[in-house]
Amino acid sequence: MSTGLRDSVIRARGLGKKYRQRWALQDCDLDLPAGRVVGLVGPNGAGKSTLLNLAAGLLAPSAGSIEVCGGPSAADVAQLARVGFVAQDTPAYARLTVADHLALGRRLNPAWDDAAARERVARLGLDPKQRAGTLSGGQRAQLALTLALAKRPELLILDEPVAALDPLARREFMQLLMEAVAEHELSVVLSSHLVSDVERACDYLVVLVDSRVQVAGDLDELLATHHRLVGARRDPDRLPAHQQVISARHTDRQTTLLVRTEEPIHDPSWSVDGINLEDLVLAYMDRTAPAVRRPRLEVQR
Ligand SMILES: Nc1ncnc2c1ncn2[C@@H]1O[C@H](COP(=O)(O)OP(=O)(O)OP(=O)(O)O)[C@@H](O)[C@H]1O
Repeated sequence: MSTGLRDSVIRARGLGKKYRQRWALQDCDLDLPAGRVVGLVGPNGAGKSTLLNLAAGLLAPSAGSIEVCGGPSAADVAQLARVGFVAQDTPAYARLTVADHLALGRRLNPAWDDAAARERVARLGLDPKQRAGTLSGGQRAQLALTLALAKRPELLILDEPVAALDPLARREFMQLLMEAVAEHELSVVLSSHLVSDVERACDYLVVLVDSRVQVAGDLDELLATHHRLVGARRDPDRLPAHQQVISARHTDRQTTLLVRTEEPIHDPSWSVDGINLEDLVLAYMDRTAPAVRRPRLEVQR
């Protein structure tokens, strides 16, 4: 079945993962739409890798369930073939050459697109005879993406794929990804600390903080329904019921709120502004942050 016919590429219900006594992910309900590029954003330790590893079938849930491309993750070989996964540190077999990795991919994957893989390796300027262990971090990330794409997956999961890359390598990686998305019917979920990557590549956002999904939705819709209100100091509890306060800051005289609402804001005592992606993500991180903890989200341009 093509991704175009599916509503959700990832469907989680009450999903949770516990390591010893500590929940790394809890009460996660998600319906990630097919055919989109989903950005999963959150601070260190939020549970992003845990969620992506559950989706890739590398971890088993401690609670709830997760379905990927219409079936339980990693249920069988066919299901594994539907998902391409690039793990956080883009692991490769150090002693195998680039060409060996392609040969392995060919042998293991029924829908392997060898011509595309070889063409990409040539375009990236990778030497097929070079051992993966001697590639730079950026080259290894590109090789991992090439291998994942050559599987012709329905869903590509990328766990902080560009975290270790310099800005140029990061741009090249994201470009290759966006070309692949434009070329093939492909759903992508990528995690990142970098708002700029999400801004450039993603059209759907999930913010995960302290093991819980804080907000998930179409990026444009989220930006259109969140507003910054600035006005004379007042109690946020007195706002109309349809205005959900996401974050609030007060000085002696002034109150600044970030609110979510589908409805127009008529109160003339507020000055109302739109927000950008960075404001949105920081507001949801701020909501859960103890006063002493600063959000650790990188904003690189
Ligand atoms: N194998 C493990 N054993 C015990 N605790 C773990 C294990 N893996 C992850 N954790 C814990 O689970 C929580 C979530 O970790 P996870 O790696 O999913 O976060 P993350 O959002 O991907 O973080 P980062 O951005 O730093 O990669 C953290 O508190 C982490 O210490």
